[in-house]
Amino acid sequence: MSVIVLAGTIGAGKSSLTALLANHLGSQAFYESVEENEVLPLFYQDPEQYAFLLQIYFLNKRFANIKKAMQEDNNVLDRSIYEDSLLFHLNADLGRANDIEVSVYDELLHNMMEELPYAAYKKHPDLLVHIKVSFATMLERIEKRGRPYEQLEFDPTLYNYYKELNRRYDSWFENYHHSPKIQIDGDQLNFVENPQAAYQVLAMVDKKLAEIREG
Ligand SMILES: Nc1ncnc2c1ncn2[C@@H]1O[C@H](COP(=O)(O)OP(=O)(O)OP(=O)(O)O)[C@@H](O)[C@H]1O
Ligand SMILES: Nc1nc(=O)c2ncn([C@H]3C[C@H](O)[C@@H](CO)O3)c2[nH]1
Repeated sequence: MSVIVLAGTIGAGKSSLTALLANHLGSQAFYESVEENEVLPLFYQDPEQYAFLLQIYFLNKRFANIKKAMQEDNNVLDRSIYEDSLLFHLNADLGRANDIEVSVYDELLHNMMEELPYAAYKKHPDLLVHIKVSFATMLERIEKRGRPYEQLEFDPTLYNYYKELNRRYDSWFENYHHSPKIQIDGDQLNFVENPQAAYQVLAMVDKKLAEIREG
């Protein structure tokens, strides 16, 4: 039973590649809760007030998605549970969560990770696919997608938030060792509009999955 997770900063292309990959593998895509997420706009309006609540919201939804995704082979998850912690710790470092909230979150996450139902013998995904994008591309994509509360006009301090998040993703990916991993160059490969680039990305994932299956 294999589960594939997508990773990457805001606007990297995770949802787009999740759809492409699930379609290619004939499996189901599991997306992050965004449209129906009532906490997300509140967080962008007032991060100090809502960082902790948003984190609990995402953790709960992520766990529910993982449980569902595990029921069939090759399902694809849009963002890993590990990145939630990366985002929360960035927010905590910016003073948007206090020490008690951080330790409650870290302990809850640890506790939930122990219960992850990937399989009786396996607590991690089979493959993590990281889409790396430059800061300039990240800003372009966020603008292109156009969620109002994510725009720099909505809050100019988002510029530094996005810059630091993108920077932290590099070392996060280097230090990620829970499963096999590959990196896709999201600046160069326009897998959304260019079928050749999409073919290239899917071939990379197929090759890695074949390697994993051969052991
Ligand atoms: N490789 C790519 N080339 C060109 N455009 C892309 C690429 N990947 C994504 N996009 C575009 O960038 C925007 C953001 O993509 P997407 O919603 O898939 O990102 P995401 O990583 O899921 O973001 P978030 O974490 O914020 O939900 C969309 O408008 C999408 O069409
Ligand atoms: N603070 C915070 N913690 C998370 O765990 C988290 N996961 C996603 N997001 C935000 C990023 C995009 O705006 C939007 C879609 O990815 O939701 C998060 N924000």
